Amino acid sequence: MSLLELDGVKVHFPVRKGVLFDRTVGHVYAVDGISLSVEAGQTYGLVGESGCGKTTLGRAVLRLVDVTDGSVVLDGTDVAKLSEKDLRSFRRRLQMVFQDPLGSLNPRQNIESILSEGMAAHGIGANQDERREKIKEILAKVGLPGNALSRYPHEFSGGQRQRIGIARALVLEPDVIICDEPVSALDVSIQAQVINLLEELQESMGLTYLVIAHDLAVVRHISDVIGVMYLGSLVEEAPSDALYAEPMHPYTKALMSAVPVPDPEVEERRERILLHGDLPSPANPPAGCRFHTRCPWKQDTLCATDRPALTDVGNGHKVACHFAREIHEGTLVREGEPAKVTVPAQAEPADAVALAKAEDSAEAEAAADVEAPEAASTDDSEPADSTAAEPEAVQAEAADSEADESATADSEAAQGEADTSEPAESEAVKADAGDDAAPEAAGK
Ligand SMILES: Nc1ncnc2c1ncn2[C@@H]1O[C@H](COP(=O)(O)OP(=O)(O)OP(=O)(O)O)[C@@H](O)[C@H]1O
Repeated sequence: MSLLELDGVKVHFPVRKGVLFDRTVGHVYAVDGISLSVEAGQTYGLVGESGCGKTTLGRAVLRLVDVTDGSVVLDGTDVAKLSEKDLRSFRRRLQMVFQDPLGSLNPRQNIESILSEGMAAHGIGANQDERREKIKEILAKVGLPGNALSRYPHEFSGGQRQRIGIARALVLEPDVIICDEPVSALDVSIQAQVINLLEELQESMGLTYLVIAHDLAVVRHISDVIGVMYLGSLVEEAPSDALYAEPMHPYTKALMSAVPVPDPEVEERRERILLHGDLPSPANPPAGCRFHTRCPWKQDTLCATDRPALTDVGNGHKVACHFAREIHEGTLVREGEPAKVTVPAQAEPADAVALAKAEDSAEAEAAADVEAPEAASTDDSEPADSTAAEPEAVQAEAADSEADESATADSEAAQGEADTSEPAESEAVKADAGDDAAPEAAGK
C-alpha cells in the first residue's frame, strides 16, 4: 500500500446567489475525480495550468477544504473521517510548503518563535532548549546559519525565506510534505537551489513529497512520477522519464512542445502544437473529454460525448484519451498537420504532370508505356493523390501561420512558462556544485 492514496477525490464549491434566500445555483468543479498514489520516499509531481485545481487538491489532502467525494488515505487512515480533535494531531504528519514564503511567515515573529510554535503545539521537545537544539539542527540542514534564530523574516532573501518555510515543515517530522509551487515566487537563479535542496533533504531524511507546479521543468528534475492535470482531473500520469520521452495525451504533447530546446538545430526543427482558446470555466466544464474543445486531434465520435477514463497503456503510463494509441502511432492526423503521403515525392508530381498532359494527346500511351511504365500501371488514385498533396501542404502551411498569429496568446502563455522554466533546469545542474544561501545569510 502507498503512503498517500487519493481515490476519486472531488472538491465542488457551491456557487450561491440571492440576498435574502441564499440558494446554490451551480458548482465550481475545481477537482473532479482524482485518484493517485504517492510512494514513501518518492516525489509525485502534479502539473497543470493555472486554475486547473492543483492547489485545491493539495488543500483537500490537508483537509483545509472539505472533500465532496472520494477519500484521502495517509498510511491507512482516511483523513476525511478524522474528528476535529484527531485531525489536529494528525496534521503534523502532513505539512505544506507554500508558494509565497514571505506571506506565509509572520513578520512579527523571529525564526525561533515561528519554528518552535508548531513544535510546542504538537508536543515535540520537552522544553524550549530542546526545541532550540532541534531547530538549529534543521536550519543547518536547509543551509541557514544558527544565528538565523533571532532574526525576522524580512531580513532574509526570497530563497532563504523558502528555506525557513521548508524548515518549519521539517521540524514537525512529517510523513508527507506538500510543496505548492515551491519555487514559482523565486528568481530563476534561486529556483534551482531550492529544488536541489528539496532533493538533498529527501535523500538524507527519506522524505515523501507531493510537488505542485505549473511548470513542467520544475517537476521534471525532482519527480519520480508526474501527473498532468487539466480542468479538475488527471489526463496523463507516468514515471517522469517515460512522460518526457513519450508524452501521449494531446494536452501533455502541447505543453511539452512549448518547452524550448537548448540545441539550436533541434530548436529549429521543433514542432509546436498550438492550443486554441482559453481554459474553459470549471463551473461549466465541457461534456465528454474536458480537453476536446482545445484538442487538435479532436474526432467526431466519442470526444464530445464520452469522458475518457485514465487507462494504463503499459508500464504504469496512464492516459485519459479515446485516441491515445492512434495519436501515438501517428495514424491520426492533427488539425492543421499536412496529410501523410507515402509515395516518393520527387517522382510523383512529374508523373502526374505527364499524365495530365497526356490526356489530350496521342502521346499519352507512349509516355505511360515508355517513360513511366510503373506510374501508368498504378491505379488512378495515385496521381490524384499526388496532385492534391501539394496544395494541401501549402494550405496547411498557410493555416499554420494563421494559427501562429491567432493563437499567440496561447503560445505566449505556454512559452512564458517555458522561458522561466528552462534556465531553472540548467541551473539545477549548476547549483549542485554549491549553494549560496548560507553565505548570504551569514552576510546579513
Ligand atoms: N473557495 C472557492 N470557492 C469557489 N471557487 C474556488 C474556490 N477555491 C478555488 N476555486 C476555483 O477553483 C478552480 C481551481 O482553483 P485552484 O486554485 O485550485 O487552481 P490552481 O490550478 O491551483 O491555479 P493557480 O496555480 O492559479 O493557483 C479555480 O477556478 C478557482 O477559481
